[in-house]
Amino acid sequence: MTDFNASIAFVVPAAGVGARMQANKPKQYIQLGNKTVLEHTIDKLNTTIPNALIIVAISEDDAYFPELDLPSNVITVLGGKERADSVLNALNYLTINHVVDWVLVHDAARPLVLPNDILKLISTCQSNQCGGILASKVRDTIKQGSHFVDATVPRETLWQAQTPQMFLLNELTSALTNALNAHVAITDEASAIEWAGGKVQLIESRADNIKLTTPDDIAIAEFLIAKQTLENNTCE
Ligand SMILES: Nc1ccn([C@@H]2O[C@H](COP(=O)(O)OP(=O)(O)OP(=O)(O)O)[C@@H](O)[C@H]2O)c(=O)n1
Ligand SMILES: C[C@](O)(CO)[C@H](O)COP(=O)(O)O
Repeated sequence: MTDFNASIAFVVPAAGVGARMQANKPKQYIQLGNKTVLEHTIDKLNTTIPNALIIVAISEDDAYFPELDLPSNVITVLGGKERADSVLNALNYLTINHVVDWVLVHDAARPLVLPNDILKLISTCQSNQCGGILASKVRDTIKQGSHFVDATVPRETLWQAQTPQMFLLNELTSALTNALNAHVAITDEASAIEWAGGKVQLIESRADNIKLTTPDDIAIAEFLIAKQTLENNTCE
C-alpha cells in the first residue's frame, strides 16, 4: 500500500514550437504580466507542492530557458518530436535517477491552473490509489461534422481533458512506452493508460484552466493571471 504521502514529481512538457499561436517565440515564453507563461506554470506547481522535483522537457535549441529565474528543484531534459515523446523522456529520466511514486504531467501552456485543484487531484488519486486527470464538463451543445452538421453529440458524459494528469510513475512509463512502440495516437497521458486497460478518474476542474493555443487565448490569460495575482495579494 503506497504511503499517503508518497513522493511526487512534476513533469512539464515545454518543448513545443507553438505554431498555432503564430507568435515570434514559442508560446511558453510569451510574457504574461511580469513573468513568462512557463514561469507562471512552474510557480503554480511550486506553490502546490513546495520543492517537489519539476522536470521540464525543452527543445535542443531552446535559447529562452537559460534566461529564466527558476528555483533549484527545476531540472531539464531534452524534449522529443511530439508531446508524448517529451513526456516519456522526462519519465525515463525520473525512473533512472529518482525514487518517485506519483508523477503529475502538466502542460507548460496551462499557467492558469489553481493549486487547490491540483491538490484535489493529488488527494483523490492517492486516496483511491488510481490515476486521474483534471477535466471540465462540456457546457455547450456539441455538433459533429465538417462544413454541415452530421449529428448533435449527447454531452451529458463529455469532458474536456486538462492537465495535470496524475499516475504512478511505473504505470505511466510502461503504458506510454508500449503505446508509442505500437504507434498509437497519444495526445494525453490518460490515452496511454486507457489503451493499456487502466482506469482514469475524472476530477472536475475550472473551465478557465485553459491551454494557451491560439492568439485569442493571450488576452484571456493576461486578464486571469492579473486577477489571480490580485486575489493572492489580497489574501496575504
Ligand atoms: N514535441 C512537443 C510538443 C509539445 N510539447 C508541449 O506540450 C504542451 C501542449 O502541447 P501544444 O499545446 O500542442 O503545444 P505546441 O506543440 O507548442 O503547439 P502547436 O501544436 O500549436 O505547435 C506544450 O506546453 C508544449 O510545449 C512538448 O513538450 N513537446
Ligand atoms: C494534454 C492536453 O492538454 C489535454 O487536453 C492536450 O491533449 C494537449 O494537446 P496538444 O495538441 O498537444 O496541445
